[in-house]
Amino acid sequence: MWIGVVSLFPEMFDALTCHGVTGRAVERDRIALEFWNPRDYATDRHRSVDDRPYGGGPGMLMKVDTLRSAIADARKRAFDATGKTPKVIYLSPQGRTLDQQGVQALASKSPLVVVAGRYEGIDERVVEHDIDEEWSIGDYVLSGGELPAMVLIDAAARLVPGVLGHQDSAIEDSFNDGLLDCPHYTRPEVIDGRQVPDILLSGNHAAIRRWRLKQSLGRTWQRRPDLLEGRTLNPEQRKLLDEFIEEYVL
Ligand SMILES: c1cc(-c2cnc[nH]2)ccn1
Repeated sequence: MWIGVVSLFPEMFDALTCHGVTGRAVERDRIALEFWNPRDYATDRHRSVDDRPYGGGPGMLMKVDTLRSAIADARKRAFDATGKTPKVIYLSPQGRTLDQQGVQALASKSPLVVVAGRYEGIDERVVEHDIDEEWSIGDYVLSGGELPAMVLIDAAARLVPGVLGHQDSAIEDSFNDGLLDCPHYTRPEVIDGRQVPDILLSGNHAAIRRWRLKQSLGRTWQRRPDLLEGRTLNPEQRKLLDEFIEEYVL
């Protein structure tokens, strides 16, 4: 998967390229991350990358010419590197809220160019002309689009074949189907009098699988019933959730 990033702070993305699953994926060329910094296109003495908003008011916007030049170069490189026209994504609170389905859609659209804004954002005409899709990671305002960009890239990278080991991808698959995760336990067996559920010590893997699925369904029902709306449960899932609800209300 090829991802171009337009950001004033490319060094922030070391968090992805130098660590963990994504760091290994970059090392193993499963994902390619390339960066374009609008500041590199600044021609004035102060290397300006921000500009005042028409209509006045507090704050600045990203300077149009340096931003558009960076996006244009990232687009060109995306095509040269992959032979495909990239989908250009802008991270902002005004975008569609990212969820796993959205991640799956974006992960299938390589190459991507991800634009991380700073200041109060970017000129609306740049959004209209240069951006294909606007995405949000939630209803809060951050200092910039870099952290949201890293969330998107991390989530998308995990879906690229070969990025997760077989075991991890099995874990992802089992819980990646839109349910909340079940509780997890590790040593010691007792913490402050709280014991590990006996089923997990039983060695009965079929029963353990059913218990985990039941907990996952039950937690989803309790904490995020919206995730179950419109969802058809298979007979096993229906039975396990009914059992959970019966035990819960007793
Ligand atoms: C995506 C972007 C942002 C954001 C970008 N710049 C300030 N906040 C917040 C949430 N999701």
